[in-house]
Amino acid sequence: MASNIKIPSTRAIISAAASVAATAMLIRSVANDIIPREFRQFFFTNVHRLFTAFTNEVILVIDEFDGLGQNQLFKAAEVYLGSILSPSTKRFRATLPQKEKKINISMETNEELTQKFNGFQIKWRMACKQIRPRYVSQPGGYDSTMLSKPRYYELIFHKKHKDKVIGEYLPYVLERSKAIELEKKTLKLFMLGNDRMMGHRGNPWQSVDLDHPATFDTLAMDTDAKKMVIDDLENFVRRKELYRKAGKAWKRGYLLFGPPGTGKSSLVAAMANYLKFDIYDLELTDVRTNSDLRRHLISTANQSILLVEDIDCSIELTVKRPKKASSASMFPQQYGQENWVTLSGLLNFIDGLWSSCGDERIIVFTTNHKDKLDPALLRPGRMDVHIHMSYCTLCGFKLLASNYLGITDHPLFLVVEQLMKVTNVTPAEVGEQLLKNGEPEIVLACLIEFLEEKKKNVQVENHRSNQQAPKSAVLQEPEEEGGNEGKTSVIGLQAIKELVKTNKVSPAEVQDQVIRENEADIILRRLTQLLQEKKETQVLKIDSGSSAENLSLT
Ligand SMILES: Nc1ncnc2c1ncn2[C@@H]1O[C@H](COP(=O)(O)OP(=O)(O)OP(=O)(O)O)[C@@H](O)[C@H]1O
Repeated sequence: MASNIKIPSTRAIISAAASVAATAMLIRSVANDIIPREFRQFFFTNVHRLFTAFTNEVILVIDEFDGLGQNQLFKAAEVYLGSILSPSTKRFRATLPQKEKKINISMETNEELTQKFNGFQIKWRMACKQIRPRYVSQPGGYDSTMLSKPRYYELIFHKKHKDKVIGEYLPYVLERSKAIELEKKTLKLFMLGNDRMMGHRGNPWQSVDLDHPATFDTLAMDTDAKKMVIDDLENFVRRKELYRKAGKAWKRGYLLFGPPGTGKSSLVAAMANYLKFDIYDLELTDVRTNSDLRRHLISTANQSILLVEDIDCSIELTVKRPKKASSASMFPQQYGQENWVTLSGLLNFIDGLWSSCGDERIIVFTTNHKDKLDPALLRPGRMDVHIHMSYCTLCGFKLLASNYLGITDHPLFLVVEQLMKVTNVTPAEVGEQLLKNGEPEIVLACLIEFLEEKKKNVQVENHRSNQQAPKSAVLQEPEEEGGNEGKTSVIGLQAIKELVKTNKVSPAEVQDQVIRENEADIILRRLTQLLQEKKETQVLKIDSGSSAENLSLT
């Protein structure tokens, strides 16, 4: 049986829908024109209120702006939500701010995100306010329309959790956003710019991005010393209140000393990367006067490291400044010799009023010659922590091998260890060798060859200096080369000669000692021991008739 119900055609459906939409738009635009905006807003707000009166949800609004300034809470929410956007988020916003390297991800308007916190549910919604366009008068008669669409977040939750959201959740969002910002921070290295020479009153510091790869994990350093530095830094940054209570400026001074290539600069970079502090690299020889120094230091920011490298050379150079008279002569009265940066000027700034003009300041001096420094510079309060960067130890070598070669153990490590005990080699030198191309065996063999060569050179050097030593030389005490505790010393050949002269010893006895060992150090040690034993026996026998002139030690 045929039905008499007529099914409308597709064309009829589309044209009906189009005419409904057109009518709706017409009504909307007429309503927008006729009904005042305030009334519309009042109407919609009340309708919304009517609906929400029947629910238990409350909405906390976080506006983008607070008056003319930005609302910190909005910024924090933006950063925090950017870090927890789920894969299901359909639209999000990506920005790359000027001079930044990392892309910022944030929530897009009309998107929602639900999250659980301490057992209750919270919903975030990003929305945008429609603000009436403003006409702005531009110079030259070009008027333009300023469109403003301030954004805001809605935080939606059950009303019984209101206190928890305000007292716990929002502080948590603030804290997390701070940590995320810190992680993303691009560190800067500041140096004194050239325009300060022309007397510019602006900021004398110019910056570049600091992208130094050194961290405490890559630093070859005694494990205990490394831990001590990390603990000290952590204590420093969390003790703001203690410093305040004790009436001390919140600053800490570190003196890094040791031979070149032992990682002083790398340690400073590791400290900056660890704390996320910028570095101000102050070249003291570039600063003309104490008042210039004060000006430069005042314009450094908080949470930064002030670095003065090779402090011994800087202070020495300031004493010799008259040699640089060409630039000084341009400003004879202003930059008279008495106005150069002085040690006392520097000390004044380290613990004078400047140091209390900021928070969380770290001052680092480095030197290859600690003994050359004025004791006034070293006292606690100025340089609170002294860190000795020593030659490479086995522990340091293992860390470098792990970082450079990706191995933690190897039979050749034993040979390297033996050689490092008798050779002063810096981590920089070891790193240079480990950078070579090839299998770990080949690279380690190259390192061993390098250490052997170095050892030979040291022996030749010692031999030469012993020959130049005065005749009256006696057995040398173990030498602490460059403060490298525990390294084997070389016993002076001259001292052995002296002992030979007063003792009866035959060339055969000497030969016997020589063929027993390959290592020059050990041979010399054994000879010394033998000769000393002989001398003691002679004293006992009161036998002084022998001569050893026929023995020649070269
Ligand atoms: N302790 C170390 N751990 C890891 N690498 C190191 C270490 N010491 C030096 N190096 C390597 O050697 C290079 C030079 O080291 P660095 O400039 O830090 O030494 P330095 O003691 O500051 O030398 P200088 O006194 O000449 O300024 C670094 O880039 C790094 O690759």
